[in-house]
Amino acid sequence: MSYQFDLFVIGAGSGGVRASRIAASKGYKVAVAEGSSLGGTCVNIGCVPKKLFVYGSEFGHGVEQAAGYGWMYDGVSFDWATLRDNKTNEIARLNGIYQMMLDKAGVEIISGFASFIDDHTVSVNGVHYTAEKILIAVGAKPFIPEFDGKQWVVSSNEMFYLEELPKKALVVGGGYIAVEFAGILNGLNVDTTLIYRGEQLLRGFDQDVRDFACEEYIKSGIDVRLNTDVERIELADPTNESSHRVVYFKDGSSEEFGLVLYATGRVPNVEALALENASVETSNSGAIKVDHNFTTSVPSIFALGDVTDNIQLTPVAIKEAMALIAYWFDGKEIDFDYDNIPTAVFSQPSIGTVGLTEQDAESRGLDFRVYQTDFRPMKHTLSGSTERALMKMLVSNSDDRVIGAHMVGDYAGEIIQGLGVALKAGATKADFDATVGVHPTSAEEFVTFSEGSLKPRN
Ligand SMILES: Cc1cc2nc3c(=O)[nH]c(=O)nc-3n(C[C@H](O)[C@H](O)[C@H](O)COP(=O)(O)OP(=O)(O)OC[C@H]3O[C@@H](n4cnc5c(N)ncnc54)[C@H](O)[C@@H]3O)c2cc1C
Ligand SMILES: NC(=O)c1ccc[n+]([C@@H]2O[C@H](COP(=O)([O-])OP(=O)(O)OC[C@H]3O[C@@H](n4cnc5c(N)ncnc54)[C@H](O)[C@@H]3O)[C@@H](O)[C@H]2O)c1
Repeated sequence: MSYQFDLFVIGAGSGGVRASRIAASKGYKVAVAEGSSLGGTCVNIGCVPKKLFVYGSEFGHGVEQAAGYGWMYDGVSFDWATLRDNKTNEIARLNGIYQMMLDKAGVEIISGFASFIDDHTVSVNGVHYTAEKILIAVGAKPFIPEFDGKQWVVSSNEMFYLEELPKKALVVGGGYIAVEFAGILNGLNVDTTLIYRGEQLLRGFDQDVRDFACEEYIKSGIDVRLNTDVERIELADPTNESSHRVVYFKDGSSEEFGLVLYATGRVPNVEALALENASVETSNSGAIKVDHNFTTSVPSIFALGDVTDNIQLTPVAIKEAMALIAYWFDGKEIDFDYDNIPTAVFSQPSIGTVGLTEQDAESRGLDFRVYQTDFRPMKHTLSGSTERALMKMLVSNSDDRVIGAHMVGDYAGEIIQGLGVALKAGATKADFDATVGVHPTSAEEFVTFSEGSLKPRN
């Protein structure tokens, strides 16, 4: 049986672009269908524009903190349209680079949403395409729970194109996106409230990190309210969809906000795919089930990235694509290692983490010790800010290996990348101790932990 393509990729996001580009450069005849903009979530409505907004909002705090260093700014103002539109222009530039890379590799780009006809055929805009292999890399989309007034809230998708910034905003959720956007809004001088239905923000992170970060968010000006949930939302003026949102909370109170952002998780983006036509199996959450070789229940169909049940991060989707390429072209069985994946939360202050949390290590019954410190970073000795940084390291008692490193503070994402290499390489506490610090930095704390920093544990 001959097919039009060796590989048809559905979705030109982080995973799909990498897989199609490399497969084409290795000799496959490849097509990629994209229903929206090249580059996917990360480039268009995720990591990249989010980080630009984080940079933009940090200047807000920077202006306040600069006074202690002798800088006086009179009549400082912020123009949202400038930040938003400069960001949009930069994203358009990146879209062009993606287009160029795919063209150069010889990948055929098909604009439109793809759906399955059978195990080897997809349809885009009514045109059928056949391929020996089909890769599903369609990512995820925001999940917003059902409640009265759901239509009056926005998701992270809309945050990148707001006509105007509100004076007062409510962010609902306790994960990455909620704390990152609460920090962005707060830094841009929006009166920001962050509510979370549970006991503490950032479930899954180390408990000390969660508690410390939450305290810092409050100090930075965010009104954090835990154990709080929304019952319903109404318009302040029922005849005007742009009017304030009146939020009725479950405790019976109510309050008006100019904007309500729901950041309550993301779900696999499978609706448009007509998976039933190819009998591709999904889990209860809608995620596409794959085996260790990213193969679905159908041998000719593969899936990776956010549409599967694995960790939702861009570098993970990209590495999964590279592993799949090695499987196809070199016959290497995939043994993807999801341990020790470093990650950062670009809140203000930021969080960097790699390896086990103290709670993970306890639940695994490990014998380990914890070094921990928190301090005022040097920058804030003159800035007037009361911001503090936290550093924490877990060491296995049996072999002295560092099994977890966590930080809350400036540049945490930058610092944790290097520690990720150390943990991957199996570095011991003795290796950290033998490393000369970079002075004066916060990062040097990781190589100077002494007995005095041991955390008492029961
Ligand atoms: C606000 C936000 C901030 C984030 N920040 C970070 C960060 O700082 N660091 C990080 O590592 N990760 C971050 N992420 C997560 C990261 O964006 C994702 O993990 C990553 O994009 C997943 O890549 P993917 O290839 O699986 O899917 P995506 O990048 O989502 O790409 C999927 C593509 O498929 C297209 N598509 C969907 N259905 C179809 C169809 N039927 N036919 C054709 N095309 C289709 C979509 O339009 C999309 O372009 C963030 C996510 C969000 C939402
Ligand atoms: N810096 C980064 O690397 C970065 C940034 C953004 C997103 N991401 C990735 O994208 C994923 C999705 O981010 P996210 O923040 O949407 O999801 P998340 O899973 O991190 O957080 C979702 C939050 O919403 C809460 N929630 C869920 N249902 C709810 C409900 N019905 N009512 C109230 N709260 C509810 C959850 O308890 C959780 O706190 C992340 O897990 C992460 O992998 C990464």
